[in-house]
Parts: sequence; C-alpha cells; structure tokens
Amino acid sequence: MTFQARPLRLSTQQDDFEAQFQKRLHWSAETDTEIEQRVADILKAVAQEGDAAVLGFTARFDGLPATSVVQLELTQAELKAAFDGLPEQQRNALQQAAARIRSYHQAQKKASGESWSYRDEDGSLLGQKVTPLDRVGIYVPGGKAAYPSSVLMNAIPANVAGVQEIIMVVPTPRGEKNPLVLAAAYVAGVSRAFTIGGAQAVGALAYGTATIPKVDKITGPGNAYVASAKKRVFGLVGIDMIAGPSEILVLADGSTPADWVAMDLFSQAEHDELAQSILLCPDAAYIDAVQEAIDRLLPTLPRAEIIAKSLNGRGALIHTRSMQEACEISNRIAPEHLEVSSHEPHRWEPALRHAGAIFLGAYTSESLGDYCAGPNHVLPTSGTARFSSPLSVMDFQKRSSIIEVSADGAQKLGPIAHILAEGEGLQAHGQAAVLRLR
Ligand SMILES: NC(=O)c1ccc[n+]([C@@H]2O[C@H](COP(=O)([O-])OP(=O)(O)OC[C@H]3O[C@@H](n4cnc5c(N)ncnc54)[C@H](O)[C@@H]3O)[C@@H](O)[C@H]2O)c1
Ligand SMILES: N[C@H](CO)Cc1c[nH]c[nH+]1
Ligand SMILES: [Zn+2]
Repeated sequence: MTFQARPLRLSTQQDDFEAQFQKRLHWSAETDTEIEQRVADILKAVAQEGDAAVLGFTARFDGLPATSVVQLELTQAELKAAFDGLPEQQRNALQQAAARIRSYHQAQKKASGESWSYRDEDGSLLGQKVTPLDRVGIYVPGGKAAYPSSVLMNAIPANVAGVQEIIMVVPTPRGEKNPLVLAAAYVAGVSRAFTIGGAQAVGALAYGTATIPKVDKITGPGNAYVASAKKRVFGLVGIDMIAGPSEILVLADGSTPADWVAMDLFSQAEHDELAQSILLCPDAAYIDAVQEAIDRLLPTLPRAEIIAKSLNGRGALIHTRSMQEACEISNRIAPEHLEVSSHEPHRWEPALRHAGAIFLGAYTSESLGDYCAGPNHVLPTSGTARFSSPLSVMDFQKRSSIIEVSADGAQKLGPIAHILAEGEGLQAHGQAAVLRLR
C-alpha cells in the first residue's frame, strides 16, 4: 500500500492565514471523557485492591497473565543478562549514549543542582540545601514501540541526582521483553523494574501495593492513559510534566539539503498519528523541494502510514515573509523540538525564546538529541515550553532553605518582623522575635 503525505501549505501573506494556522495548531489533551472515566476506575481499583488489580489490568490490557506481581518483576540478574546478551554493536551504542547523557547531566548538576549559602554582614547564614528524592518511579512507554532511550533519559538524571531507589515500570505486551530496554535499565542503574504499564502502573507507584513500593515522584512520557493517570495522582506524588504527542518545528533558510529536512519532519511524525511536524521557510521554491522529497522518501519507510496520517492531519509547510517572521511564529508555537536549519543558526538563536530543545545548524538532526547528544529528550510539548523545561537532574532533587540568624542579626530582623507581625495580627510571631532582642 502506498501512502501520500501532503502537509497543509500555508503562506503568512494569505488573508485567512491566522485562522488556518490556529486551526492546524489546535490540540488539547482534552479529555476524552471515556479515557478519563476509565483511568479514574483503574486508579480506584489499584488504590483499593493493590496487586490484585494490577494483575487484572495487566492481563486485560497487555495480554500478560500472571498469578503474582512478583512474577512481573525483572531481576537484576535478568537486566544484566540482557545487557551481556546484546550484540556488541548495540552494547557499545548503549554505553556511548549513556556516557554522553551522564556527562551532560553531571554538568547540569554542577551548574544548578548544588547546595549554596552565604553569610550576610551580621554573620547570619542563608542558603539552600539540595537533597535528592528518596525513591522515584520512572515510566517507560512500551505499548506501540519500545524505548530504551527513554530508560536512559529518565534513570540517568535520577542517578546523577543521587536518588537511592529508581523503580522502573514498562509494559511488555504479551510478555515480549525488549532486550535493549532491559539492558538500558542495567546500564542506567535502575534499582527495580516491573513489566506493567498504563494507568495501573502509575497507580501502583503512587499508592504502593504489597509488591510495588510507593514512590515520591513519577516521571516519564506515555500515552493518554498514562498522562491522565499522572495528572490524577499529582499531589499525592510529584510528577515531571504531562507530555503530549511529539512535535518538531524546522526553521529553514533553504541552505540544508531538502531530503534532510523531509526526514527530520518524518522523524517525529513516525512516533504517533497525532505528532506535529511543521516547516517555516521564507523560500517557496525550497518548500516545493521539501514536498518533493517527502513524496520520494515516504515510501521507503516502514512507518509510512503513521507518518502520512500525522503529516496530513497535523503537519504544515508555511511560507513566511522572512526568517525573522519565521522566528516570531516559532515563538508563538513554542515547539518541543526546534531545528534551526540555517547556514547562520547563531544569527537566529537569540530571537528564539520558547522551545523545549533548540538544534542549531544543518548537521544537528533532532534524532541525535533523541538518542545520544546528551541533553534530555523528555521535553515540554503542546506550547508548554513557554513555561516549563526539559526533564533534568533538578526534577529528582528538592530544595530546603537554610537560615541561621546570628545574635546581631536577630537585633536587626526582630523589630522588622515585630512590626509586620503586628500588622498581620499575629502577636506570638512578633513576640518570638522581640524575646530575642537584647
Ligand atoms: N516525550 C517523550 O520523550 C516520548 C518518548 C517516547 C515515547 N513517547 C510517546 O509516548 C507514547 C507511548 O504510548 P504507547 O501507547 O506506545 O505506550 P504506553 O506505555 O504509554 O501505553 C501502553 C499502556 O496503555 C494502556 N492502555 C492501552 N489501551 C488501553 C485501554 N483501551 N484501556 C486502558 N488502558 C489502555 C495499557 O495499560 C498499556 O500498558 C507515544 O505517544 C509516544 O510518542 C514520548
Ligand atoms: N522524540 C521523542 C520525544 O518527543 C523521544 C524519542 C525516543 N526515541 C525516539 N525518540
Ligand atoms: Zn523521537
């Protein structure tokens, strides 16, 4: 079967550009009420029945029957055996990717994940103490595809942060374990791993069951069931973000081979029919060349059907007046991945304010970032890059303020606190400060 992909062609000069553009962008995690209801029911059952509910849903949704959740745990020996059994090429690739991701996150910890303090002129000590979370749950998607790279991207920053226990959950439909996923868990330092997924896995991590320990925070991407479950358990546990379908925006000046750009658009479209790939470019002839490359290259790909659905339903090739205008539109979209496919990427980078990750220059394909450049591939989607950031070491830490007021400092701060406390009608607050005045 052959598939055709015709992303919507738009020009910023057409009269109805704004309306068409908004229509194409529109997607909200909005709540398919059937999914919401099902997730609420699953979570309630897991909270009340624990392991028994997890077993029931795993048999039903993943076709994986078991009589005890203990049977669904992957032992450390099994993880190591998977690693040892990999072909050498895969073992090396996994280790090289892990090393780069580790180095990046170690640098991140040094730059913004360490404790700090200073003494003011009265000798008072003020600072911030950074502590790793005790136990986290990482969700690794596994319904339609296996994601060893997501194991690395979640477990390594947790490990670098100093988290003691990393509990991984990963669905294994029909019990088919992916050796690379297991090996990645071994390489990344996962403490325990269970072959469960969906809302039931999120519920098990949030509430704890007889076999699965309750965690402090759940991170990692997943489908609509996973996203909805994470939203519902937030508050009882921490979560990283609510991830929507993958996105790529390519900002091109026409200097990159059109085939490269077409393949980059495919690379996110192949994740999901709902993924969004957009090209912004001031050169109409170049946009034609990219469409021609799409037509020629699509039939060569096994996931052509998913790509075609994604590009036809949500993709766009937008002709802009200039690169400057392309940057402005990109900022409005705030994409998950932004490629600046230009011979002068550093000219445009300062103008780009909102994106999960910015890939500079023709040689920086987004896919390198997905696997092995080093930065995290769990990124804000659906415009949330306007206010949120990639998964990081800081997601696996928390901060406590440190305050040590010296005797001299108490003389200075006491009167201030007293006046403000009186203003709030909180006399004990004020007196606690006054009692310390000489
Ligand atoms: N942002 C990222 O970094 C990133 C990385 C990898 C994958 N992803 C995305 O994560 C998603 C993964 O989705 P997936 O489906 O492949 O795997 P998944 O692990 O998220 O979901 C599979 C689970 O969904 C549950 N489920 C499926 N149908 C159900 C039903 N009818 N009722 C109740 N539960 C049901 C099952 O419990 C199953 O175990 C994709 O959209 C992919 O693009 C994102
Ligand atoms: N692009 C995805 C995040 O949007 C991450 C990923 C994993 N494997 C391949 N890609
Ligand atoms: Zn990807």
